[in-house]
Amino acid sequence: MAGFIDRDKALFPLKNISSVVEIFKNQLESNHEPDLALLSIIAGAVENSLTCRSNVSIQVVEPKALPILELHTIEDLYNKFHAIMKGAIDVSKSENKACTRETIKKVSDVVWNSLTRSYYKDRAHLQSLYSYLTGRKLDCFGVAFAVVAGCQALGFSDVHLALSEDHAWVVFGESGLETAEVTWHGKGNEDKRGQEIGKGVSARSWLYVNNKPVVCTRAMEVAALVSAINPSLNATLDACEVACLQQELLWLLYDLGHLAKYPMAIGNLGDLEEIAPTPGRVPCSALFQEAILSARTYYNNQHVYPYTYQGGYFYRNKMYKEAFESWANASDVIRLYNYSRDDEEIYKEFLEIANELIPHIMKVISSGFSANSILKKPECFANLLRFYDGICQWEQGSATPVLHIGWAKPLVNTISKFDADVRAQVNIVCESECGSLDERKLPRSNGNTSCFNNNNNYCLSQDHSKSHNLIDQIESKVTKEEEVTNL
Ligand SMILES: CC1(C)CN=C(N2CCN(c3ncnc4sc(CC(F)F)cc34)CC2)S1
Repeated sequence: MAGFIDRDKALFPLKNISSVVEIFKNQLESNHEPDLALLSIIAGAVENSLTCRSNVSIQVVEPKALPILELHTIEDLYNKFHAIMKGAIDVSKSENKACTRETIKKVSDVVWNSLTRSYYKDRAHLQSLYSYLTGRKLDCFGVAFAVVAGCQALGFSDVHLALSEDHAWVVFGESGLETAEVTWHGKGNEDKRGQEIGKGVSARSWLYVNNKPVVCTRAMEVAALVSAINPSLNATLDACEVACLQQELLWLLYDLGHLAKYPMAIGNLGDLEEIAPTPGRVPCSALFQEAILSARTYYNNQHVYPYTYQGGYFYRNKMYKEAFESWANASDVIRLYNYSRDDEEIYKEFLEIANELIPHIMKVISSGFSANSILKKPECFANLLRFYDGICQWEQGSATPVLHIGWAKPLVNTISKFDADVRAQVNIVCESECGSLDERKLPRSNGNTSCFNNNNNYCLSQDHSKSHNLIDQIESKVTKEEEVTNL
């Protein structure tokens, strides 16, 4: 590890965004691995100086200027982190050796036991080592990151961050195949720190992404800390300098190739580009597509968020037909999993799409009678069915139910907006007949998004008993209503 070298120290005091980007660039392009503790302290210090309470007054200063960051501020915190780690763990006998589970547990304990007794864990700005060293507070991701940074400071180059879409753990050992929990997850769950990753029922839960996590290199760990930068000043305002710094750092990492296997980081860059497009860069829509391609290429299409990044973009830009396709593709991913109590985050995501976003779309488009309305398009109806069908299949075989009556009303309301002649153009073909898809609950190898076989038949899921029944029920209910109205 290069550590805090003179070339970087010479850039202090940091007065603007470019000098912060310069330090990250030096660290990423040096022939040593980038120093996670140094970069996390710097990013956290910049974020803190621009977003925390004391700065709620919006100063108008020259563009991209930052409150001055002195060298001693960063150096003192950096030395404090090294002192904490080296004071607690003796590594004299493990020079150039792979780390052990026991040592990882010790590093996790050092971080864990030095945190403030009780604090609001979901608050913003608790992700960096700056927060840990000055406020003794970290969020769930921050603890995992601190353990990896601690192991790096102790000289272990085999300990790396592993990331699912809602959890973080570490991989280590000669093979890099050993895994260990190092932080907590969710509310009121006993932490499993020190244990191997999901051997039990949790193995099939979305939380562990069917053991297809993003396993980071040192540079991807830098991408994770940059992704975790939070520009929020409060619920409605962002500190634009922090958002601008995050965006420039993500482009730096993107150009160096370190986002290629990190779909969520590409998605984060897409969100920033949608708000403030960078001249000369690809459009945000291309980034959302790249994130999807990365998830299909490297993670066997087992990640949901790339499709909800894209669906959210289409929704915000009133591209509703495209949004239905993205959400149906997201649903095709979740159908492979068994819903478990640890999957609340993705449950909330699907609930918002089904019960807020889709009903809103139905409301705003049903007022218009234009011929090219999505209500006239069978592929929109088919994608909506695929969306609902995936959620039904997600529930099947799961210990915890997903659907409840609150889901049915918006669902029926949506389906019934499509006329019978449009619905009739979508043939619901059982997979076995159309012979396209494979075994129950196993990922589609080709990441094929469309569910139509050659004669535009819509293929429902393999184990479609429930969803077929549900959709049959809806169909029959809607038809009955039509019969009544046509009387
Ligand atoms: C389409 C969305 C709702 C928009 N933002 C989404 N995010 C998903 C989570 N985000 C992330 N972005 C980069 N890396 C990571 S690693 C991780 C799990 C945590 F426990 F470590 C989460 C996450 C960023 C924001 S999904």
